[in-house]
Formats: sequence, C-alpha cells, structure tokens
Amino acid sequence: MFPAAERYDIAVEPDPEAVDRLLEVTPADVEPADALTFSRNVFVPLTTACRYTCTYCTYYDVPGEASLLSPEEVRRRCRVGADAGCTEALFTFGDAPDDRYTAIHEQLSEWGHDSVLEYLQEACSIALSEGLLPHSNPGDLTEAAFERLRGVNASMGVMLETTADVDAHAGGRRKTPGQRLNTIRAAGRVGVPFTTGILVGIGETWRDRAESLLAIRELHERYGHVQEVIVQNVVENERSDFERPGLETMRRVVSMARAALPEEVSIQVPPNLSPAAELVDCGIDDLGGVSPVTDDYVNPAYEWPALEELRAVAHAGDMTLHERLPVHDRYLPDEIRRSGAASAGSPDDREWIAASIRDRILEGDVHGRRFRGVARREGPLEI
Ligand SMILES: O=c1nc2n(C[C@H](O)[C@H](O)[C@H](O)CO)c3cc(O)ccc3cc-2c(=O)[nH]1
Ligand SMILES: C[C@H]1O[C@@H](n2cnc3c(N)ncnc32)[C@H](O)[C@@H]1O
Ligand code: MET
Ligand code: SF4
Repeated sequence: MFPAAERYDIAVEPDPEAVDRLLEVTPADVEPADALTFSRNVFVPLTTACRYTCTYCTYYDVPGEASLLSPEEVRRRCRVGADAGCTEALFTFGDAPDDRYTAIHEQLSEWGHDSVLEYLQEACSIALSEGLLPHSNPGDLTEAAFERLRGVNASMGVMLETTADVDAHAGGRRKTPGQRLNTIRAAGRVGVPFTTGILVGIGETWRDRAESLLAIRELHERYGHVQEVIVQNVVENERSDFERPGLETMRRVVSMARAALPEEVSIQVPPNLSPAAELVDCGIDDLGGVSPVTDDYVNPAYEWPALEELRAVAHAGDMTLHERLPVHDRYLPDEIRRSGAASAGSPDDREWIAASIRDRILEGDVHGRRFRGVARREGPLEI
C-alpha cells in the first residue's frame, strides 16, 4: 500500500540577498556550455485522469472520459519505442487519479493493484523487460513511494513549477508549492537521480522565479540528487489563455537558472516548446526527452523536432550533440559511465541506481532481448 502524499510543509527558505543577486543576472553573465544532450524516449501516458485541474493543462480528462492504459498496451508501446532505438520509457500522467475516480480505482483492483503507483511499478517492469529504462513523473510522492519506485526507475522527476501560490493551480484540490518541495526533498532523502524545473508564465513574478530556482538549489545542496532543471515556458492551448513568454523573458530566466544552479546540474529547455536555438548562449546543455515515436501528450499540438533540427540547435551554439540515457551520466557507476560525456564527478559514493537497473544497463540484455538503446553503443555518442 502506498501512503498518501504528505501535506503542505515548506522545506526551504531562500535567502533574500541571493534572490536580489539572481534578479540582476543577464545572458552576458553566463558561460555557454560546449555540449548539448538529449534522451530518446517513448512517452507512455498511463492515465489521463488527475486529481488536480491546473488551468494551463490540456492533459487531464474530465470525469467519465479518463481511462488507463492496459498492461498489454503499455508493452506494445514500449516495444515500438525500443524498436525505434529509444532508451527511455517516460511515465508521466495525472496526479493520484485513483484518489479521485472510483472507476480508475475499480479498474486497478481488477488488474490486481490497490493504487496507481503500484500499477506504475508493474508498468516500469514491463518497460525494463522490453529493454527500456523508465523515467517516471507521477506527480507528488512520499519517501515510501520513492523507495519502492527506485527499484524499477533509472531516474524520476517532478516539476516544482513555482514556489508561489498562483491562481493557475486552481480547484478544490490544488497543487501546492510545499507539497512539490516535499516531493523533491523525499526524492533526495531516498537518493533518486531527479529531474525538476520551473514553469514560466503561469502568473509568477520575477522574484518568484528566482526563489523557485534557489529552492531547487538548496535541495540539491542537501542531497546532491538534482540531475537537471527544466526551464519550461507555458504554451497556449485550447483550454487556457496563458501567453507564451517572449524570447527576452526566456533568455533571462534561462540565464538565471544557469547562474542559480551548480555547474554539474544540467539546464534543459524542451525543444518543442522553446526557441532552443536562441537560448544556446544562455547556459542550456540539455534538450530533455525527445521522441521519434510518440507525441508530447502534455502539449500534443507541439511536435518534436527531428534529429536534424537538434543538430541545428547544437550548431547555433557551436556545441556538440550527444545522446544520453534518462539518468545522467554522473549518477552511473564508473564501469558503465560513458567516457567523453561532459560530467563532473559522481555526487558521492552512494549507489544512485538500483542494482537491478545497473545490471540491466551493464549486461545490455533483458530477458534474452538485447538492450537496443544507446547504453550498448561503444564510446562517446557524438551525433
Ligand atoms: O522529470 C520530468 N521529466 C519530464 N520529461 C522527461 C524529460 O524531458 C527527459 O526525458 C528527462 O530528461 C529524462 O531523460 C518530459 C519529456 C517529454 O517528452 C514531455 C514532457 C516531459 C515532462 C517531464 C516532467 O514533467 N518531469
Ligand atoms: C509535464 C509538465 O508539463 C507542464 N505543463 C502542463 N501543461 C503545460 C502547458 N500548457 N505548457 C507548458 N507546460 C505545461 C507541467 O509543469 C507538468 O509538470
Ligand atoms: N501530473 C503530474 C504533474 O503535474 C505529471 C505531469 S503533468 C501530465 O507533475
Ligand atoms: S499539470 Fe499534471 S497535475 Fe496539473 S492538471 Fe495537468 S496532469 Fe494534473
């Protein structure tokens, strides 16, 4: 049984002087990176049901329409991804859908699960058996949930979005910054390589952006687990009238992110939502998950760029382009770390990856099926 997420409890207090310093940062203050990475993924949206109703989101479905992918469907999609050379199975879906919808709960019971997180565990095992490395973002989680899910995930994530209380997190049950911070802290305590980030343009101020970035830094300083910070701009869609932040805003906020986080933490912009080629001099070094086979189900109107376009982004910044696994190189044990990838040392001597996941990457052989992703290719993956 997975316990329900903890309630509001602010974990960090950003220093006001550090916030002021960050507010002065411009693109001229940051050192551009010399390499750009991305991960080839297949997006597996387990369910469109969600307990929240964020006003910028088109992902969640209204009651009655929300459903779950079956285990057979999960396997089918993973196989398509593995055949296309993906290494990552991305499990991102609505927060605690079973908590809100009895129909979802009943379906899960029929399949022998008492919660969506228990089902996620099975889905991750399916992905592993198809030769993929799971990266799950199921929303807010407790330490107990991370303990269980780390055994079947290479890395995990949740977007902080913002430390501010914004109207965009609407509804009777709403996302709260405290709970998101708790989730990031819980991942740190358990030692899960973690992706987080901020969402730009949902009603937050510049000060809120600086505070959010410093909150992430603080949690990374405590636990060393933040592998990358996504600077994601909100995009227009049919449900909301949020305006996409302009280029100058994005240039400044990406530079702030670079300045706020230590060098070993990657700064990512999603290349289907952001003008990545115009942000290469602001400190980005990662383009996140890009899929050759699935839509970005969170923002389906925004198509993934082809490899050729990723090359053009790298070219614009005079950078090399490398494919990576969902988990960043520095969290891998020495024997499977790729030489040549830009990375500082391992955060500490801890085992960041569960032994079962490490062995799968190492052996490249899952239930007799060759691991078809990049993990088995030799040498640095310059593209
Ligand atoms: O940890 C997360 N990773 C997210 N990822 C994954 C992320 O971009 C990368 O795949 C990670 O860098 C892991 O490799 C997404 C990938 C997509 O294709 C589309 C949307 C997302 C959203 C998230 C997210 O909210 N949190
Ligand atoms: C997967 C992540 O995508 C973000 N997300 C949800 N809706 C939108 C949107 N319209 N534009 C940009 N990002 C969005 C949320 O922060 C979520 O955590
Ligand atoms: N519902 C989760 C969140 O908002 C997962 C991503 S949105 C589809 O963090
Ligand atoms: S962003 Fe995530 S939590 Fe918010 S409504 Fe969409 S699916 Fe739910």
